[in-house]
Amino acid sequence: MYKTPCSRLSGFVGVSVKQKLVQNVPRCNQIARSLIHLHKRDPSKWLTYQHLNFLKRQYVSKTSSELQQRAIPKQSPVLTIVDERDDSVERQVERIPTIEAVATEAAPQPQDVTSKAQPEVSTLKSKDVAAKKGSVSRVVATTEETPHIHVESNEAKQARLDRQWKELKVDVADLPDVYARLAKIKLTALVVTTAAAGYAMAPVPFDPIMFSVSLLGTGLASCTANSINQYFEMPFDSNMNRTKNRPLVRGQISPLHAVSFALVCGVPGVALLTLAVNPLTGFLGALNIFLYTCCYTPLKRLSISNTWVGAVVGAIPPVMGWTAATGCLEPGALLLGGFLYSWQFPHFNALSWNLREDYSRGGYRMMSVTHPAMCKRVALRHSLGLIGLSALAPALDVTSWTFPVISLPINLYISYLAFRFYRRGDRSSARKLFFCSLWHLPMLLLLALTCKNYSRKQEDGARPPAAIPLPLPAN
Ligand code: HEM
Ligand SMILES: CC(C)=CCC/C(C)=C/CC/C(C)=C/COP(=O)(O)OP(=O)(O)O
Repeated sequence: MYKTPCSRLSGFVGVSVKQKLVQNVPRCNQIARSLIHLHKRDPSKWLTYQHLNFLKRQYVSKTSSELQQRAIPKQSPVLTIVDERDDSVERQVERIPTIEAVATEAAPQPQDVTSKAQPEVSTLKSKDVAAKKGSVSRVVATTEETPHIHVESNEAKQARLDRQWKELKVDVADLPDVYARLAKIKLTALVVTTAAAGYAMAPVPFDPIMFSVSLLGTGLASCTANSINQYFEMPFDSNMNRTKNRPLVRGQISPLHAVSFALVCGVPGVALLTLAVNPLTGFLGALNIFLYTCCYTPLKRLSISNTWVGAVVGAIPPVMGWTAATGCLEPGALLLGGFLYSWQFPHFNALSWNLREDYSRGGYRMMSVTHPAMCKRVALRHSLGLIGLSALAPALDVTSWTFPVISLPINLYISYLAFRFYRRGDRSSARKLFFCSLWHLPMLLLLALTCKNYSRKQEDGARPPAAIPLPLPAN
């Protein structure tokens, strides 16, 4: 694979730093100076790995007022939640005994060893001996020593391997919680709520059975999408503080178990939507699973356009609710999808603002990391767009003209918070905007429902839902 000067440099720097620290501590100041000098060069000349090898971890470096992504010389391996080992270079210096220490350890000790642990290393000739009790004796290597051999005692090696290869024990009692986290249950709950709003807003008689079946199918499809998403993102989730405790990263269930859970949800979910509701809704559900797992998820590591694709994924559930009720796509369904589409930008752009370092460590391409100004601008633009979409509702005969009036306060409030986020770009304004988005959406959909236009005539061709015919009273 073609290695950029930057990658060759960082690999070299990474190895030389470790050797230098081990063999010659004073010179590491020299290395530190050269690294600082390296960093002072104009970073805009550096090639990032991004377009060469997006699997590399990216870090955010702040130069002048802009945040830019830069590849930073390879660090010691990132410790995952499974591996509590401390591989920092300092510990490696500490752990490497000198030749004498190795010879002394190997030779029989004059005093009897009382514990099973490694023998004391009190006879070491080297200076700065820091012998610690425990399974491995440690010595702080000094600079005048002869070259070292890294020797790890059997106990230490076994302990390290035990830590790395934990036996996967599925605790049945944990499964409900594991499945809920695999399905991102709170997100799925709001997704199902939007589908319910789509169903309820459709201009047809309400059928509780069809309503329930379509919501069940949508919820199962969302569980499938989220589980497969986590299966694909497991290696990267382990690099992010927000997601490093997810079931697959922590080894609470196996990848096969997670994929089986996804299939057990997805197959009946899509089948319910297709066979018990209608083929159009089933198709939209399957399409959305594909869009989320095979388009949005890979795009997260390739391009900031992933957020626009994700917004389409989040916009489809209310459309599914509408098509479940009417059997066809109408402007009203697209309007509800438009609400969700625009709502997701203040929702996510604000959230991702406070997660920039995390997303960068995970190697994700997000506006908040690479295009911070655009991140704030898009969040504001789509917050204001919600006001426009609300005014469109009565024009499309979906709600009465009361709706844009009574929804104006919450639309103005989220726009105000988006404007503060645009102006300040700080953690507080970002957090306020994200949490506002979590109540703004259900509130907006509820107001639309209270202003639903029942007086609309049924458009020709819109098939009424397959309601169960009620027996007519004998006259
Ligand atoms: C571009 C689309 C979206 C992106 C990128 C996105 C991203 C996220 C992220 C990263 C979180 C934090 C999850 C965590 O706590 O680790 C979150 C939380 C949440 N999202 Fe979204 N989201 C999107 C669309 C949606 C949609 C369409 C809905 C529902 C209609 C939704 C509902 C929620 C809810 C309820 C939470 C809070 C749940 C929790 O704290 O676990 N999001 N979102
Ligand atoms: C019917 C059906 C299939 C519905 C699916 C609806 C759904 C799952 C919407 C989620 C939208 C979205 C892009 C969430 C962020 O995922 P993320 O991967 O960025 O979140 P993460 O970083 O927390 O994993």
